[in-house]
Amino acid sequence: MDEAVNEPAVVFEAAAKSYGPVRAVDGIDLTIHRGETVALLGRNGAGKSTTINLLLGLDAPDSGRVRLFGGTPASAVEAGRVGAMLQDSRPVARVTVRELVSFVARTYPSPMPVAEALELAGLTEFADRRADRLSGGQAQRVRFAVALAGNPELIVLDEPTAALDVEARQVFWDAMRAYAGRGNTVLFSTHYLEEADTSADRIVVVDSGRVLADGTAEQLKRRVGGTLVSFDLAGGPTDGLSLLPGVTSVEVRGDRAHLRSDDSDETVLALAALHAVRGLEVAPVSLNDAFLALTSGNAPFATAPPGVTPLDVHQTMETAR
Ligand SMILES: Nc1ncnc2c1ncn2[C@@H]1O[C@H](COP(=O)(O)OP(=O)(O)OP(=O)(O)O)[C@@H](O)[C@H]1O
Repeated sequence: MDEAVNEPAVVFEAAAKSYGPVRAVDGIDLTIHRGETVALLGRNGAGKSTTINLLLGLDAPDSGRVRLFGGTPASAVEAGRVGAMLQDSRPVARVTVRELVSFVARTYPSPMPVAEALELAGLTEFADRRADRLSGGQAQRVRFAVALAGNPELIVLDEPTAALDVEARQVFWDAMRAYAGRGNTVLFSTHYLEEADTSADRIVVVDSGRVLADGTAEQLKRRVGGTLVSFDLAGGPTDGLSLLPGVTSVEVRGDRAHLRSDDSDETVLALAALHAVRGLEVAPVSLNDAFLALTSGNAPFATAPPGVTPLDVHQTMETAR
């Protein structure tokens, strides 16, 4: 053993990376323990891919440092302890799925048996198909099998489901969870809150190259604060809403008021006393609300494929207003 067994899978210590004037990663401190599944969540240009490139040793930090399993990224990658699925990988022409995964497996010191990698990635039935003649979802699972080939303890996925439909995404996440369920560590980047919420133990929100928040989905929601209370103004006044008990913020959209409250019972009682209860709705803060509150005021997100909870342009603009 060249390092203590309990070394975390990933440690960033004040890591920074600039491209010219752009501080793509602006001093990130982050520890990921073995066995965790962590989502790196952020809008376009937040610094997710640069963070992943630093983690994999594809780029070196200008300052600070990155350690994997107590050593350098390069040594962890060479030893096959890290598998990666990056955004720009293309299928290889004229080889079968099994041939491709076998070829990659042979480049590692102690690879995963090929049949096992195919099984984990849900590809057993496609093993003899040509790797360049598959659907988008199947091709993505081939990339996953390739990432598994070295029998890694940590897998890093940069927006793994960006081009997939709802069903293909579910199949993909099932495969990923099977891998994580063996006690492995997963870090994936995404724009999609739904994926972060359902597939990660922990969410790290990045914006402008910094960690804005780090915790479970529940912790992020709590941090932003309590409950959303909304009702129809029906022409009523908006003055004074921010002074009602429990209310921490007020937003008026059209004829509807949206109050964030840390004591919804008191807020609702006060609204009732004002007869302002038309169309009253009380709902817990969603991860979407939490995300928008954490990152508001910056550039909007791209829209997402159908079936995904996107960090939608309109919602972002509305919240920033
Ligand atoms: N090779 C590069 N040269 C110049 N600028 C770069 C380079 N790579 C990234 N950047 C800039 O660094 C910032 C962070 O980019 P990065 O790709 O890390 O963000 P991201 O969160 O992965 O975005 P996306 O969700 O769009 O993939 C952006 O402003 C980007 O334009």
